[in-house]
Amino acid sequence: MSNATYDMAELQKESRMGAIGSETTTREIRRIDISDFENRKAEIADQLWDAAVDVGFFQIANHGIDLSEIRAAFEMAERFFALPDEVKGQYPLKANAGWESRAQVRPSTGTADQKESYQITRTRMEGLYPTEEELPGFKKAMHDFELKSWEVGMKVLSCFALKLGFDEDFFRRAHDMDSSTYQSTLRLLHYYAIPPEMQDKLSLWRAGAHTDFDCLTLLYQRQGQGGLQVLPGKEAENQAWTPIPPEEDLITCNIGDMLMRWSDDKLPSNFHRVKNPLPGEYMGPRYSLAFFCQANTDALIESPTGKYAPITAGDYLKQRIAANFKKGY
Ligand SMILES: O=C(O)CCC(=O)C(=O)O
Ligand SMILES: [Fe+2]
Repeated sequence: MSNATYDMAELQKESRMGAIGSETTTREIRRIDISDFENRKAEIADQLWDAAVDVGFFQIANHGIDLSEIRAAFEMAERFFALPDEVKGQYPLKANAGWESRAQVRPSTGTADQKESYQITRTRMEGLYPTEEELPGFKKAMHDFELKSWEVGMKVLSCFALKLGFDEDFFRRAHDMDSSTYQSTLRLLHYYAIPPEMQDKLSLWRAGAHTDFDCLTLLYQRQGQGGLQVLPGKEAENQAWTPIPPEEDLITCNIGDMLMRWSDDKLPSNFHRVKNPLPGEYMGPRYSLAFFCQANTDALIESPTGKYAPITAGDYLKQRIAANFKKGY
């Protein structure tokens, strides 16, 4: 457990979340079909809302991104991570953009996540893309994939806007991609294969327990590469974690802290983590892709009833990043 003390309520909660707990399958992660979105919006909004308030995590089907595009994005991510560390090290993480390896120390565990990640925040990528010689087609492929993810994210958020009584485009404006204040992030993740001598080290986490800082996360998982678990608020006391099965044609979505504030806690941002495989389970590498819908730096997060003091999304994110990364990020 980390010894640091944190000011924000979210961080105080997080610093108490390092226990192993248990796994339960009594809860279902709901799957919601969002096909024919424009015509079925009201019905879809109801289904998303019910799943979100209950578990905070849900999976969407028929989201409009072809499986072949998702697989191509994963292949590109794997090629990036296969570059030598000296190449990736030329593009170090700063302000949610660039590469890091074993640098994220979660307030919940006090240990570094057993992973490397590369973050694309469009407005902050100066000098941070590998060259075309190092990885041909990378930048374009990732930008295209980010744009598609953004579109899906904005659809889901438009449903939450309707349910919260905001206008339908409220979150679309708050995540305006054409603004210099845009700060949504596509994160490529590679959790390292577990070497034999480490296979019984339960104290290490691929990703320690945390809540996400954003409004909404879209997560792509690969078939057979499980390990993600969520702790719905109602189970927090007994630490019974629910696994979230990887299905490559579904997008796993979860509510983040920004939206929890923006909804006066109606939409819960729940703790989740990626566990190390247990003896007997697949010990190979795990890849995932996460798109974080983070409101633009100048968007003001105002809690409708004044439960939380207003804060810009820029200041909010800075504080959360500072608690997770060593100085300099
Ligand atoms: O890789 C995963 O399955 C989850 C990643 C995650 O929770 C995060 O990066 O915030
Ligand atoms: Fe997360």
